[in-house]
Amino acid sequence: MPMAGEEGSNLMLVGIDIRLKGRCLITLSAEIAAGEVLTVMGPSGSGKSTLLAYIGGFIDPVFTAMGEVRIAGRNLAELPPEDRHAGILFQDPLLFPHMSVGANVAFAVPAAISRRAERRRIATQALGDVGLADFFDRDPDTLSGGQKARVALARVLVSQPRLLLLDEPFSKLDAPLRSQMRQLVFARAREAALPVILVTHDEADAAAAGGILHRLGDGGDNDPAATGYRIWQSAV
Ligand SMILES: Nc1ncnc2c1ncn2[C@@H]1O[C@H](COP(=O)(O)OP(=O)(O)OP(=O)(O)O)[C@@H](O)[C@H]1O
Repeated sequence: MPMAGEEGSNLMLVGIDIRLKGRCLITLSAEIAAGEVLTVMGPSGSGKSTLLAYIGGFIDPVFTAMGEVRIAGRNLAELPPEDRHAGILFQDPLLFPHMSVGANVAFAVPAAISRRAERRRIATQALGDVGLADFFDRDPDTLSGGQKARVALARVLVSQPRLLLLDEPFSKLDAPLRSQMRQLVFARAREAALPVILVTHDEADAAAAGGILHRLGDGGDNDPAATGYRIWQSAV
């Protein structure tokens, strides 16, 4: 969902260069249109999560990183994490166990919307949008893995992100749920005109995402062939 009064915008990654102890892990430049997905694949340890951490603003200082992350004319890399409005979904839905499902979602509504009834209305609507219309008062512990993943998606959408970062969010779901959840996430991201970066090990995730595929090399050798990006030829 774009910020109030603001259209979703393309995400530009310009000259991203991330190093660990001087060794290049990632170089990347790409433009991701609003509603489009950049899928990043690569072996374990190739720096996929680190790339998301750099964009989200929580990269470990052990890395040196540079490059611009531009959206709506702003360089996000210059902003503190709380001002970047990056929505993130991890492998684990990470719901607060002591709050109801609805409270977990309402918690993420921006503080500028202060009326309790309005926060509740937004959370209820978002739960409906992910197929959990009657789940507001449920305890998260009583939900299935797939339902928890939907709550996490509703929560990230109400936070009014400018972009969506997905760190293997489908990997704990079994095949049918995985396919449903992919479709739901990509459909909501398109509706909200959000550029998306998806980190995955799964070729089927990349195929479902369409858009751009970026493969990281296996040792971070900064091999141009391994770090170039191309349009993913998807039948979807
Ligand atoms: N705090 C740290 N100190 C030193 N090295 C680190 C630190 N955090 C990550 N690394 C190293 O940086 C590299 C990139 O890690 P990252 O988690 O981004 O990889 P990844 O591609 O997401 O891996 P996976 O697919 O296993 O999740 C790895 O070689 C990892 O060992």
